[in-house]
Amino acid sequence: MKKLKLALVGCGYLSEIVAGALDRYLPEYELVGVLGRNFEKTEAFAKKYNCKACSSIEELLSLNPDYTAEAASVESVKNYGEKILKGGSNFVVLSIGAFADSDFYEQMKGVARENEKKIYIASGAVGGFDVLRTAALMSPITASIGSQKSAKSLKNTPLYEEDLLNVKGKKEVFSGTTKEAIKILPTHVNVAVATALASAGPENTKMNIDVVEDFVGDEFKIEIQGEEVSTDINIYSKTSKIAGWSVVAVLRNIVSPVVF
Ligand SMILES: NC(=O)C1=CN([C@@H]2O[C@H](COP(=O)(O)OP(=O)(O)OC[C@H]3O[C@@H](n4cnc5c(N)ncnc54)[C@H](O)[C@@H]3O)[C@@H](O)[C@H]2O)C=CC1
Ligand SMILES: O=C([O-])CC(=O)C(=O)O
Repeated sequence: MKKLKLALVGCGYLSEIVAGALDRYLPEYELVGVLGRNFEKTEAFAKKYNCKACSSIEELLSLNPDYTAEAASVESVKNYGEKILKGGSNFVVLSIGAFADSDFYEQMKGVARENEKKIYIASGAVGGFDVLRTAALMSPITASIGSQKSAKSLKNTPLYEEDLLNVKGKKEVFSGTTKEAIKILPTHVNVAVATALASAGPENTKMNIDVVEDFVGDEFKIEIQGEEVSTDINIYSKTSKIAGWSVVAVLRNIVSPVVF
């Protein structure tokens, strides 16, 4: 059987999960190459998973991947997205925050169509996009996503203040739209933009973030209200591993006789 060629953008925590799941869960794929920001780390990753270490998107695309899975950054999606689709590869995306920019999102959809390629939005650390998309078809909906985090997880972000380490109970640290949230936290709220794209859109989907005392992991609460359908979805995850596994699930769906 001829295998599908898979390339990875990013050689960090989440890409390790995807590469590590290949033998057991994705036998239909062959990992051909990886692109990271730091070439030494990229080489170590490539050696471990027996693929080519690439130092540019052009070099990665010269391997003719059928699928390119990104677990890198919003910036990488913006910089490489169009090249990946034009280079003949489908694109599985985790840094979905890039699509909060509606001009970029429309542009990418157009390029995918012209090149007969697909962009797959991984469910990441949340889910339920099926019911959100269905409800949004049936009537106008309102949508929101709430996030509970530890103070520590916000370190090195503009929302962090030393005092948050002493919060009793919980404290709201952000309230706004998902589009505003991803500008401030490009590596923390990609899930919120994905939720918004599947429901009321990044400018109309509200987000709030609470810091919670002694909290470990992430909890998201997605709520929508339509004329006939309302949902309330809670997803707790102890670590962000779920996001890497959601890419594995997308890649499995692509080759499965049954599609969820
Ligand atoms: N949708 C979701 O649920 C989630 C999405 N994410 C996204 O996935 C990304 C990766 O997460 P982790 O693996 O935990 O991060 P990590 O920091 O462990 O790895 C990131 C990797 O991407 C590479 N990278 C970043 N920008 C790049 C660029 N422009 N070109 C080439 N390589 C680049 C880095 O060199 C590194 O190898 C996050 O930055 C975030 O945007 C993360 C968690 C959940
Ligand atoms: O907190 C999480 O695991 C979700 C996340 O990083 C993101 O959406 O970018």
